[in-house]
Amino acid sequence: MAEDVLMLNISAPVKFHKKTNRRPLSSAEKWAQVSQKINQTGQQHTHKQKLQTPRSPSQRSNNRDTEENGDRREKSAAKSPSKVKTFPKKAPEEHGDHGRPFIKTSSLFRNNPEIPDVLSPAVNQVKEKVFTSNTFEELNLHPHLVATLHKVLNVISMTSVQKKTIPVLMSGKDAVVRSQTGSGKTLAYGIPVVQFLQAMQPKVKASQPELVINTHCIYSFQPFTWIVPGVLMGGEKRKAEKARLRKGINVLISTPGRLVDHIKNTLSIAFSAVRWLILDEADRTLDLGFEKDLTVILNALNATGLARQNVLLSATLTEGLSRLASISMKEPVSIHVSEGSEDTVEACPQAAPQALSDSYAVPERLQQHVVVVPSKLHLVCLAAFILTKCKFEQRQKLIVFISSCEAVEFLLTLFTAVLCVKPSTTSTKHTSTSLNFYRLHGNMRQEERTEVFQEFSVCKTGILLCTDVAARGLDLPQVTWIVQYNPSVSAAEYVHRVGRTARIGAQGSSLLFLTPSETAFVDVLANHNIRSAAFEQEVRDRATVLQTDFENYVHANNESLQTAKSALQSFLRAYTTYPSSLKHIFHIRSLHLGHAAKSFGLRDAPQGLGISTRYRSTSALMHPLITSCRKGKRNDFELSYRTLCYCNCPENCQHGCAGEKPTAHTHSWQL
Ligand SMILES: Nc1ncnc2c1ncn2[C@@H]1O[C@H](COP(=O)(O)OP(=O)(O)OP(=O)(O)O)[C@@H](O)[C@H]1O
Repeated sequence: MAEDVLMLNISAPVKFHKKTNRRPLSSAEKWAQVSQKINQTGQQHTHKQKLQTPRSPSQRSNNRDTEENGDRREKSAAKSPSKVKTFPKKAPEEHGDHGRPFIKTSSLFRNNPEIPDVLSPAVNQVKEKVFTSNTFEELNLHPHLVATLHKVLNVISMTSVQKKTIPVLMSGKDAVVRSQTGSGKTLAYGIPVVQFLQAMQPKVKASQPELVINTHCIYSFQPFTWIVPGVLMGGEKRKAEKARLRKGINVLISTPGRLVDHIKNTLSIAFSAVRWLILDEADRTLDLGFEKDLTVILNALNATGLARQNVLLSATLTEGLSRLASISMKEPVSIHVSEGSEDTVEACPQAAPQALSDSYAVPERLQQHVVVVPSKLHLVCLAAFILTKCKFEQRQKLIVFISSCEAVEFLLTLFTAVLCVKPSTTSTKHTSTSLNFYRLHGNMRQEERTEVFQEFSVCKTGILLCTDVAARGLDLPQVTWIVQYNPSVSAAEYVHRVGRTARIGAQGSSLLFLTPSETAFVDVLANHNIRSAAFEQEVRDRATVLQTDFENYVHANNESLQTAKSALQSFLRAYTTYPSSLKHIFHIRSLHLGHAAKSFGLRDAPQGLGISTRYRSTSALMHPLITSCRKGKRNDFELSYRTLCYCNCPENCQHGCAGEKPTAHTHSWQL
C-alpha cells in the first residue's frame, strides 16, 4: 500500500481549536459546514457540481479525474473544511511544518476495485395478498376471544394466512404453513390454540399443566385467566424457570436448546399432557445444532404415545423440511399463501414440503436496493446513509444488520463518539443531532435485550445495530429501512431480515451492501425470485473528512485501537462462516485485509492480527488475505447515486415506476 498514502497533519485542528477557544467540531458539524458552503456556491450548478467541495480556479480548470487531482481533493477534504491546507507528497517519515509528525493513512478512493454493473436478473416476483375481507366472527370462535382480538389487539379482518390456517387447525389437522414475513402467522396458530384451551373441560388446574410448545410468542388472552403462558429461553436463570414450570403453565414458549436443557434436568415438565407442538421459524430449527435438540424434544413427546397436533411455520419453508415433517407430523395440510399457487394442498408427509417452491415472497410494499461499495468505503457509506436518513428526514427507524457482536459494539461506540453531537455548553441552542443508537446481539444479557427491544419498539426514530438475533420473528413497529451492512448467509435469511419492515401491509425499504466481488449474490437472490435494484454513489470529499474522524477516534488510544482490531477479527471470522454454496461469492481469500481494516477505522492492515491468542483459528486465514491484495484498479465514484428502482407497489412509488422494468432515478446523499 506504499503508493497509496495520504499525508495528514492531524495536529492542525488542535491548534485551531486552541486559538479560537472553540470545542472540536464533530463530523456532523463539519459536514454541515461543507454542505452550507456547497449550497452557497453551487445553487445554479448541476447536481454533480453541487455536491463537490469548492475548488480553486486552477483546480476547476481541470475536471479530469486524474490520480493527482484525486489526491489533492482527498488531502484538502481530510482537513477541517473551513481551513483547507494541502501538503506536498512526502515520504511517510517526513514531518509537518511545525515539526509534528504526519499520520500515514491510505487514500479512500485509490486502489479500489472496479465497480461492475449490477444487472438485476428478470424475476417473476411471488406475490401474496396480506388481508382478506373476512372477519373473525365467521369462524365460530368464543365471543370473548373475538372481543379481545378487536379491543386489545385492534384486529378486525383476517389476513390470508389466518383465513387459510385457522379452520384447518380448528379441525384438528396438522399443518405446514408458509406465508410472507409480517403476515400474521402468530395469530394463525395462536387463535386455534386459545380456542382449544378455553373449551377444555374440566378447566386446567395450575398443578396439572397442559403444554403447548412453540418457539415464538403467543398472546395472552385476558378473559381466559386459566390460560397461563410461560417462557423458557437461554440467558435466564434456570432456577427461576423451574419455579415457573412448577407453578403450572399451559402454554410453554421455548427455544429448542433451553427446552432440551430442562428435559434433561427438570422434573417439572409433564409431557404426557402435551396436545400441541408448534414450531415457528421451522426451517431454522433444521439448522446445524438445532436439529439434534429437536430430535430430543420429539423423542420426549413421542414417548408419551398421546395424539398431538403439530404445526410448522415460516416465511421460508422449503423442501428441506420433509425430514422434519416425516418424523413429527401426521398427514399435514400444506398451506402456501401466494397468488396463483395451489392455496391449500392435502398431502402426505413427503409430498407436503415438496409442494413448496424455492421462490420466496417478500412484502408487496417493500422496495429493495443494493449498493455496491468497495470495502474501504463501507464505513463512511453506512455513516452517510444513517446521517442522511436520520438527520435530514423525519421519523426514520433503521435496523442495520452486522455479522458479529464485536462489530456491533464497535460501530455503536464509534458512531456515538463521532456522529452524535453533544449539546454545546456555551450555547443555549440545542445543537444535538438526534441520532438514537441501539444495539442488539447474542452477547447481551436477556434482560438487556428485552429492554432494548421494548425501547426500540416504542421509539419514533432510531438506529438499531444488530446481528441476526433480530432477523427473525421480531415484530418491531414502523421500521422504515433495513440495512444489510454485511450480507446474509442465505437468501432465506435475507428474506427474514428485510421482513422486519413493510409488515402487515405497511411500506418499507431495504438496502444491501455488497463489495464489487460480491455482486453475484444478486443472482443468488434472484434464484429465489427476490428482486433488487442497484445504487451507485459517491461521497469523495466529505467521506474523507468523516473517515479521518473515524480513524482519529480509533487511533486515539490503545483501547479503541484494540476494540477496532478485535471487531475486524470478528468480521473476518464471520466471513468464513458463509456456506460452501456461497463461497464462490463470499470467500475470505477475496477480501482485501487492508481495505477491510479501513472499514473499521484502522489506517492499515493490522500487523499482529494473526498472533491473536483468542482466535488462533483465524490466524491461519490472515496469510491468504494479505497475499490476495488487489492493486492498481482505480475507481471513479460519482457524487450522486442512481437508483434502478423496481417497485413492487407501482401505485405507491414516488418515482412513478411502472413496476415492470427498472427506472433510473438520481438521488444525492446529503452529507
Ligand atoms: N388480522 C390482523 N389484522 C391486523 N393486524 C394483524 C392481524 N394479524 C396480525 N396482525 C399484526 O401483524 C403484525 C405481524 O404479525 P406476526 O408477527 O404474527 O407476523 P409473522 O407472519 O409471524 O411474521 P414473521 O414471519 O416475520 O415472524 C403483528 O403486529 C400483529 O399484531
